[in-house]
Amino acid sequence: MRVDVDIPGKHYPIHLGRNLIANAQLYPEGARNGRAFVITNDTVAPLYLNQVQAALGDQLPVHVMPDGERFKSMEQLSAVLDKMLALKLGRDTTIIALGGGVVGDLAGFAAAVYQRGIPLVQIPTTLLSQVDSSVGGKTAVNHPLGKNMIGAFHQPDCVLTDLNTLDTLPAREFKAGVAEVIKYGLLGDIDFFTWLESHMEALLARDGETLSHAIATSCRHKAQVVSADEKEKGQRALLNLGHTFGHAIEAHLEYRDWLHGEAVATGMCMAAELSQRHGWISRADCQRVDALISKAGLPTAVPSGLSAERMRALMQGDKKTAAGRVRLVLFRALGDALLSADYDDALLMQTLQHYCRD
Ligand SMILES: NC(=O)c1ccc[n+]([C@@H]2O[C@H](COP(=O)([O-])OP(=O)(O)OC[C@H]3O[C@@H](n4cnc5c(N)ncnc54)[C@H](O)[C@@H]3O)[C@@H](O)[C@H]2O)c1
Ligand SMILES: O=C(O)C(=O)C[C@@H](O)[C@H](O)[C@H](O)COP(=O)(O)O
Ligand SMILES: [Zn+2]
Repeated sequence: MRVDVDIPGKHYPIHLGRNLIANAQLYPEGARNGRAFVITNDTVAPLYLNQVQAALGDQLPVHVMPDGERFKSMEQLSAVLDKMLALKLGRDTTIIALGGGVVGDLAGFAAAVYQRGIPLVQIPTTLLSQVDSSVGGKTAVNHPLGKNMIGAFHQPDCVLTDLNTLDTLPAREFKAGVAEVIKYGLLGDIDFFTWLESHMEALLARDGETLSHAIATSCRHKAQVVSADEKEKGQRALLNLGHTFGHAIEAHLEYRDWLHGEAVATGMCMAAELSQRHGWISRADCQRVDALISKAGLPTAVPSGLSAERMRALMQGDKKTAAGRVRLVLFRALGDALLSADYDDALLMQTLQHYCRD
């Protein structure tokens, strides 16, 4: 299966299927001719690097990062760039990002800045990276003061989404990806949300047909949104549903302990709660959001030790802030999200206090 991303000046395929990584024909010509540099991590390398080598040769230069969100950092980016320069890699080198969203975001940023920009292939190996981070060209590293604060838009030349990689993905990481799948239903496709309500057990059991449908539907949504608004001037901001709250949780935890998808899951519950407090959606709608997120085995409450005031301060640094005011993705209805600066500050504070009880 193939989904196309059609951005003005840049068209690329997302190949979806099995046994794709070792298929040399799917890589750009330069990479096939030995001009490639693989960035991966110490969990994924032992599992899948040999398949990239089967396609592109075992002499490929490789950088293996330590595993973890806290390594999506300027220090690790620097280490990657140092190595590329020491190897005297030219501008015709293709970076191959082999891993989850952490590897993909950092490798993508390296591709964006190395000699002002070089080609990139994304090989996403987590559910989250397959449905979200490998598509659309947002690349970044984190900063102690905020998530993804240093980055660039840099589109890949192709995405190889090999469903076989999910066979080794631990359950917790799989569920974190489900959060971003639920997001697509909530922000713009109530039928998909309803489908998820009745297929969540099958999805968590990784039933082949259910999984393919969830991934393909998510990729089509993401491809449609980024094709229409690559640089987040408008509708792309809706992909940030739950993220202003979620990123504050991640920054508070110093990018440890919680996975991105877990923070987004709680963030989506908070967005629903705030929308309900404005009277835009019903209490029953809120319960539906909480119920599906709980059914996916994802958190619906913030971690302990985060006060409402601290959370509000962390949210203030969000990239959607305009003229000093944080804009939030909220609900007109389930399946119909909007970006709004027109919320009541008192209701936001009440929502934060409701969630941050200590
Ligand atoms: N650029 C974007 O548009 C975008 C979108 C969503 C999320 N993100 C970013 O993505 C990151 C989260 O990505 P993630 O959830 O993939 O986390 P991750 O990259 O940390 O991967 C989760 C864990 O799974 C391991 N892993 C990866 N593939 C595996 C496999 N096939 N088998 C076994 N283990 C495997 C990883 O080593 C890691 O321990 C965050 O930094 C988030 O900000 C970016
Ligand atoms: O692709 C997008 O646009 C998204 O917002 C997808 C999000 O899931 C992702 O976590 C993204 O990195 C968040 O973007 P940011 O601009 O808020 O850092
Ligand atoms: Zn996200």
